[in-house]
Amino acid sequence: MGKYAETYGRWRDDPIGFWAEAASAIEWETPWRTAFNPDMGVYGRWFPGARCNTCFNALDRHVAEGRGDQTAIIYDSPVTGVKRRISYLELLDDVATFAAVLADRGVEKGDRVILYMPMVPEALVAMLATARLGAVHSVVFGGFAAHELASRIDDAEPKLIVTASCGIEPSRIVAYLPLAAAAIDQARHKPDGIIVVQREQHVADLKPGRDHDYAALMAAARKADHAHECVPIDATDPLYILYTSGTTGQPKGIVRDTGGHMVALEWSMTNVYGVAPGEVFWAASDIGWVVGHSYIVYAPLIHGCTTVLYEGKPVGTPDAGAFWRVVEEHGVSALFTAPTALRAIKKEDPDGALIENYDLSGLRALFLAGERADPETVRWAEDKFGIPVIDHWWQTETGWSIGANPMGLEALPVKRGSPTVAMPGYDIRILDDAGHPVAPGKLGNIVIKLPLPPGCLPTLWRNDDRFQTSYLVEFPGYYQTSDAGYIDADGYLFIMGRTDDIINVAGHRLSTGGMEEVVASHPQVAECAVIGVADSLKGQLPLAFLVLKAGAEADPDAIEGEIIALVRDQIGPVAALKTVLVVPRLPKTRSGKILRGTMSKIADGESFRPPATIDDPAILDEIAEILRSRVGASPR
Ligand SMILES: CCC(=O)SCCNC(=O)CCNC(=O)[C@H](O)C(C)(C)COP(=O)(O)OP(=O)(O)OC[C@H]1O[C@@H](n2cnc3c(N)ncnc32)[C@H](O)[C@@H]1OP(=O)(O)O
Repeated sequence: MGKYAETYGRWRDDPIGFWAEAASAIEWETPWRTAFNPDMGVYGRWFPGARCNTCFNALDRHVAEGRGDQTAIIYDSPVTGVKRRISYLELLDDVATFAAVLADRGVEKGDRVILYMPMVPEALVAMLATARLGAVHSVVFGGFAAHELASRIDDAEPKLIVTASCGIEPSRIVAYLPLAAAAIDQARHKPDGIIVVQREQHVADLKPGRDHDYAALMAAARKADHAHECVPIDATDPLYILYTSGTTGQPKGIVRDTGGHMVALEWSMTNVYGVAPGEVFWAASDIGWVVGHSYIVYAPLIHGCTTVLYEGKPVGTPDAGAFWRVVEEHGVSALFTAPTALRAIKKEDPDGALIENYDLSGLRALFLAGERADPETVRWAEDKFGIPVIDHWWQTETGWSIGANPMGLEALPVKRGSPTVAMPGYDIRILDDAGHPVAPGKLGNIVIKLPLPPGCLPTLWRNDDRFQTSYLVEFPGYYQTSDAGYIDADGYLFIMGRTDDIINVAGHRLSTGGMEEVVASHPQVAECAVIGVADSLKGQLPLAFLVLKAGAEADPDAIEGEIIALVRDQIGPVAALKTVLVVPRLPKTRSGKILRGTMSKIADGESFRPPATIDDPAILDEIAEILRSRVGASPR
């Protein structure tokens, strides 16, 4: 029996014992009463009774055990030309000092702190300092606009916001403070203040009374020899809230607990990624996404690795060899990125000429997640690097892999297009819409039998009801992933798409429902539909159809431009809505349901059969003709 089958079998035979054993890799202040209590929380809670601190496990214990001089963070920023190595000891000093700064401003255990930050070391310092106090951080991706930030402020009700004067995109400087200030203006909840990391590329004007300079606060705390120790909290207490797109414009606040999260991430570093403490691990993502939380910050540090914080892009900073330069220069052992990044590199450097310029002999494996890894991209990478290219599947909700090829346990044969097999902790089933299991190879709803393993969300922030209705109600006894797929006869998983209206644009999970709410707010729009269409670079792109109000006099071209600007202004550049089409009417069923799925198929050039309940099939021809003439899509 292989190591994977033996390990998965061991978990199946004794799930609680399995995770209790894994938990011995974490340092606990007080041990748990029982590793899992099925009667706590919505579906049970991991490690109740235990007390611990994530920052302690990520920093203090490593310094105590002699890792103080090891580099914790390599900050590599091609957009500013800065490279910096920060040791575990230096990071601990910064974090303990900033924790004191936060505590001085009233942040205590359980309080929320929102971070709206670019990819700078201070962002990690702020995350870890918040965790040190037993407070709860909520990082908001910098590509979101003020309105999105405002909705998160109202839900999380933070005591403070930490931001920077600017983020740096290759084509422009993004001033963050005005966005944070606008968000506070829009929000009902008013945080006590904003701490601002000033960057020389754009120095922000600070508003007295509201804004505080990060460097000045740190210097004052240092001068007063002010540092804060770790505050032990319950393993079941929240470490962070991370908002993710739901089916409406109101994002879902995914809660991450403290103890189970550490256990799962630590297990994954050894068994999924096969990296050892002291090695360099690089997740080329953003701290605003769950990949950034789990694999830029917490997992590598808890495991005693060196993590790379890269402030740049796969192409254009300066070229498509940027990733390989970082791998060589910093001795990266394992790289984790999104398929869209590889597609961008492949587009610029299809023959891999730039790859030849670098010594990548230290790189053992390339991990892909964030969207489906298309077999063509996987094949290209395998060919160019000659190392395992490992697709793995997980979600913001789970925080770590549901399905993977566990490189640390055993490298299973790769089937391109499959993220391989279920990880211990996940009993994955494929069910039809009525909840019945389907045969191997047959497409269905991917669900996970409850309870979820350590690390997965216990609930949504202050919203058990929405957690139930979003994930647990449709298939009783199971967590509904809202992904569709199948398991083949060898037990390999295949993830084929979403079952809801979430689309995946460049590895960013976006709600078409949320975009429709913004489009519909335009005064000239009578109704609208936003769909995802296939894109060879970004995976999917949003496309909006709109019907103008009767008598609307404005020029349709002008309205299309206004809608693009409105979505960018309300949701942010990350929404990437670039195509808006005014149509005379939308195709619907007789009961009035807009046929978004059918429109997506037309736009993607896929064959389709109009539903029997369609009200007027001629509208599909109109849509097809508009798509053909405006974006070149041709239905089959
Ligand atoms: C497994 C669990 C998960 O799925 S967690 C999610 C995993 N996903 C990822 O890690 C994301 C992977 N994608 C990426 O890293 C980027 O899309 C890559 C591939 C690097 C391309 O970046 P880029 O060229 O900026 O394109 P994009 O589509 O991401 O950006 C669209 C517009 O948004 C902007 N943007 C992006 N980031 C920021 C930011 N931090 N602050 C401000 N603006 C940002 C971009 O500049 C771009 O704007 P524009 O439309 O070109 O003007």
